[in-house]
Amino acid sequence: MALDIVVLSGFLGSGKTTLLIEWLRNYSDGNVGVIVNEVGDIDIDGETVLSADNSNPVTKLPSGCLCCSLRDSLVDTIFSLLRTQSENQGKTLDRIIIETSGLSLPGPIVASLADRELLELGLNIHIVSALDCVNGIKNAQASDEVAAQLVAAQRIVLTKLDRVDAARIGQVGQYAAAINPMARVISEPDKTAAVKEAFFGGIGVTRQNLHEFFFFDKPTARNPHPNVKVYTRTLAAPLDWDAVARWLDDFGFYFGERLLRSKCILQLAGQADPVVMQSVGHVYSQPMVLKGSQSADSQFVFIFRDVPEEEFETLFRQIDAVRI
Ligand SMILES: Nc1nc2c(ncn2[C@@H]2O[C@H](COP(=O)(O)OP(=O)(O)OP(=O)(O)O)[C@@H](O)[C@H]2O)c(=O)[nH]1
Repeated sequence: MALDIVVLSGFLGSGKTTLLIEWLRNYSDGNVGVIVNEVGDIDIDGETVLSADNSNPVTKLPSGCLCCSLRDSLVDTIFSLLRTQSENQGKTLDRIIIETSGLSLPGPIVASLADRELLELGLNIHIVSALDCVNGIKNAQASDEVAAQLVAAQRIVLTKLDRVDAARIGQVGQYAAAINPMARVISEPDKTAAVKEAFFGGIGVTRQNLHEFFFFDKPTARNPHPNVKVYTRTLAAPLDWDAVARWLDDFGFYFGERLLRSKCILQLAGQADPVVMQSVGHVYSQPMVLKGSQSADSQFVFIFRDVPEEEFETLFRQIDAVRI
């Protein structure tokens, strides 16, 4: 049985706890573990979630940031939640939601989930980011952490829609699509419907959701962030698998933490179906064969922080060596 892990991110006060409580109240049945992390010493969020919902086990992580000091504690906490639940109630958790502190970077958190024992359980990782319609753009412009949270997300949920007008909601939605063209932007005033879409949507890629996977809606806001840039490329020639896997490793290693997110559909020599590789930060997930895809070209989307296009282009061009 696979374990779904939802990493719920978003800036301080963006509405993460509100979304989490809404989801727990409507869609959980004692089968969800919740991990709450705050940077400061006072864990208001953990207390709020506990008081709103007592049917699911909630664990409050000690003070500190999940992406910096608490990475080992996270894996221990997940195992301890899984053990406690099955010992006490005989139920198995099928989903764990991690509410990160407003300043955590998703990349290192996902990297710390790449624990051998944990991976053996079969993980589905979902990254959901809350974007507040009142202050969200300002916060993302000012903070690289917030921008990284949006870039890593598969789902960006707009919050506080009731506090702004329709034009503003449209503007924030366009901003989200521009900073992360791969995410689905959920702009839904009904919170119950919004969390259903945000927390249940899987990240598996199929022929049917290929468009969503490469969500190339034409962004209307150009250069949405001063330091974050989205680069896309298409290649016609087939690639050699061993060589392209090495190239991706080197590419990720070179850019390190400046690589925030990537998705690649690779057309390989001698293979009818393309292979999908994706990373949050520079940690790549397992390759996945995309059955029945119509696409004939390899496609690449990379989102970086502080990488000028010339530098990206120089490194990307090294892929020429792995074309057949
Ligand atoms: N009007 C309105 N207020 C909201 C909405 N979502 C959240 N809030 C309010 O915004 C404040 C912050 O919401 P939280 O859900 O605690 O935000 P958070 O992201 O968990 O906050 P931190 O844990 O501090 O990072 C609270 O007062 C919420 O009641 C919304 O959709 N509309």
